[in-house]
Amino acid sequence: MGLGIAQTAASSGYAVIMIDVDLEAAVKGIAKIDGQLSRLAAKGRINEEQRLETLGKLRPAAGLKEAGDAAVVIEAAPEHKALKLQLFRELDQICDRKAVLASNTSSIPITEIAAAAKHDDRVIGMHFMNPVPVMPLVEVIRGLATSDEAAGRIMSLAQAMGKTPVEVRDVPGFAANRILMPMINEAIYTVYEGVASPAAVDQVMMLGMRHPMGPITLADFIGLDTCLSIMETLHQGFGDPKYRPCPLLRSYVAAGWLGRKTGRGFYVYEEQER
Ligand SMILES: CC(=O)CC(=O)SCCNC(=O)CCNC(=O)[C@H](O)C(C)(C)COP(=O)(O)OP(=O)(O)OC[C@H]1O[C@@H](n2cnc3c(N)ncnc32)[C@H](O)[C@@H]1OP(=O)(O)O
Ligand SMILES: NC(=O)C1=CN([C@@H]2O[C@H](COP(=O)(O)OP(=O)(O)OC[C@H]3O[C@@H](n4cnc5c(N)ncnc54)[C@H](OP(=O)(O)O)[C@@H]3O)[C@@H](O)[C@H]2O)C=CC1
Repeated sequence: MGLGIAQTAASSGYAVIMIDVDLEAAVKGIAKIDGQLSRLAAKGRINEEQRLETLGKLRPAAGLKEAGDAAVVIEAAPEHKALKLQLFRELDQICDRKAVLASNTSSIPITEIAAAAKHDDRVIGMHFMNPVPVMPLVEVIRGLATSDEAAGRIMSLAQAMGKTPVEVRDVPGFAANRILMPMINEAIYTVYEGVASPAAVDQVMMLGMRHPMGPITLADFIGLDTCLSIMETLHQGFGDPKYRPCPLLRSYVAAGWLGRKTGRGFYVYEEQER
């Protein structure tokens, strides 16, 4: 998600610092973005000058201190609450007081993340959809303390990145994943209970409901670890058994079969598909 957000921001004219724990990972990320831009250039969607201009806006970096002068930070680390709290605690100390601190979390309530920051009024949810360069939606979520100024700046930024921001309330899973993820979880139960194979479940939803991707393929595309984290946040947050994660989903994550990003999930992927 970080790569997609960086690519979209840079191609919209913003200077982007791509921060990872590991500099090599950030450098590799820029090479992946170049691969995407080259594909767009080959299709005639952008010209060579635009490709180079976008690449020139991206700078790889390691360590949160690099975010010190940023006007906006968009956090896209893995979906683990303790990690997000630690990142926002540190970012709040490192970043300029005027900076807005946004999280791309797909399910963790923003009020809980913002509580880690002393200046909680500048923390907000900016939830992009995957693949970021293609999907028009950004869910915008205000925590209890989020200021109107921070919300206004993030709505404007989403629009400047060519997206349509939709504001939703701060509850576990927000709106998008409260609707999408139980469907994916149910699709996995359908496989678990032997009702249909992964390919058959996907065909049912693509041919029968005109979904562009079947739910099992989509789960592999999102990442099964992220799907499980979202279901756990819904389950714990609402205390409702209807959100219980499917045991098969838990097994796949325990096995390290996380989907497209690890080369194996419900399906197996070649290196070039990852
Ligand atoms: C978990 C969360 O918190 C929230 C979420 O994000 S949930 C996930 C939301 N996303 C979805 O539901 C995606 C559902 N799938 C789709 O919409 C489509 O299958 C898809 C857009 C991913 C691919 O579309 P497709 O028609 O099957 O394939 P394809 O023809 O290869 O791609 C269509 C376009 O998207 C582009 N594209 C596909 N994958 C891309 C990627 N990873 N990055 C950038 N561009 C991509 C292609 O280049 C192509 O562009 P052009 O039309 O300009 O040529
Ligand atoms: N996957 C999806 O479809 C969507 C995901 N999201 C949300 O976006 C966020 C990221 O998701 P996704 O890209 O799938 O997650 P991944 O776990 O696939 O990627 C997260 C990236 O963050 C890096 N990272 C790990 N720890 C740190 C750290 N301490 N500081 C900086 N970077 C770190 C990881 O590096 P390494 O690989 O080396 O660990 C990895 O490159 C999550 O909150 C997720 O819920 C939102 C919308 C859609």
